[in-house]
Amino acid sequence: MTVLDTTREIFRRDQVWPFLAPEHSMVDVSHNMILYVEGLSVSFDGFKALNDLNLYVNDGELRCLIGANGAGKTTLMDVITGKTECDSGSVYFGQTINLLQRSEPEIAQLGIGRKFQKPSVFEAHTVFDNLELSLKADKGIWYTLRVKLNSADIDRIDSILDLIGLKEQRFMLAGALSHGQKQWLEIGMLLASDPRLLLIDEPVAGMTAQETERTAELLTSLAGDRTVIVVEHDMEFVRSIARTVTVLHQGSVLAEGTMDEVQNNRDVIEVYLGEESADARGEEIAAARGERA
Ligand SMILES: Nc1ncnc2c1ncn2[C@@H]1O[C@H](COP(=O)(O)OP(=O)(O)OP(=O)(O)O)[C@@H](O)[C@H]1O
Repeated sequence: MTVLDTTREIFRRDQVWPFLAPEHSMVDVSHNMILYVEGLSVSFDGFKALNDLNLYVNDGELRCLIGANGAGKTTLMDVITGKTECDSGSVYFGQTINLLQRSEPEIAQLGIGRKFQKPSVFEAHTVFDNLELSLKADKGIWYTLRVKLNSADIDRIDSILDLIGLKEQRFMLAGALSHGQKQWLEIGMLLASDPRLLLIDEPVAGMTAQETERTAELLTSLAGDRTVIVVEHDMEFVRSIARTVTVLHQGSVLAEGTMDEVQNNRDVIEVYLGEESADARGEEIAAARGERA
């Protein structure tokens, strides 16, 4: 290679120098696995919210996490994102990154984005501005304060608007969007930082049937390039998007497989029917008490 070729190679427009590459582009997924959770236990005042939990998620997968209230879904998300410390176990992002040694901001920086159930967009700003703020925030404080968007940034925002279906609403105030549109905007804001792994909590709660359908399409389209873990109670929605479903119960994995497999799983049936009949018994007791009162 001549000196000229070498110089050209170094200054190629699409060249990303290793020392400038974002850390999340370095996640080692050589075994096709992006998340390893092993033997994870978390307790609150002696109560085990997670109990020796094991979970493995493939790179590019769309995984649904289901389970009754209190099964441990949120606690698991909290440990993965560095919000809650565990008692024991290990959580690895790819082959090499030990998430338990990282702080919450570091984990976000590594490319793990989280969306909570309630949308939190900047209502007094336009849809475009919300995405611009997220894009700049990802690039750091100096970028936020000084830099105007370059054409690559504007293209990126346009492609996100396209993906989340809000192209026509780009100059609309976020506060004027419907509930579903706010949820999509927030997903778009997460996408601005180009995450490798997205954790999404109850995305369709409160959505219309049409919005739910659109959300299913959106999440399905996000998987592949990224890995998406969705926590959801709406079983119809889960059925419409999930290839693999993990069922949590009392802080452990009760079953895993396709929706049909978990619905026909004996342990799942026992637990759910058990809970349903306990609920029914509770209602009967309450009704009996009401009659006597
Ligand atoms: N900070 C905390 N202090 C004490 N107990 C907690 C705390 N966080 C969670 N728990 C308990 O841990 C258990 C698991 O809670 P978690 O929120 O992870 O369940 P979940 O599956 O997300 O439930 P839901 O579907 O209702 O959100 C529950 O019994 C909950 O009361």
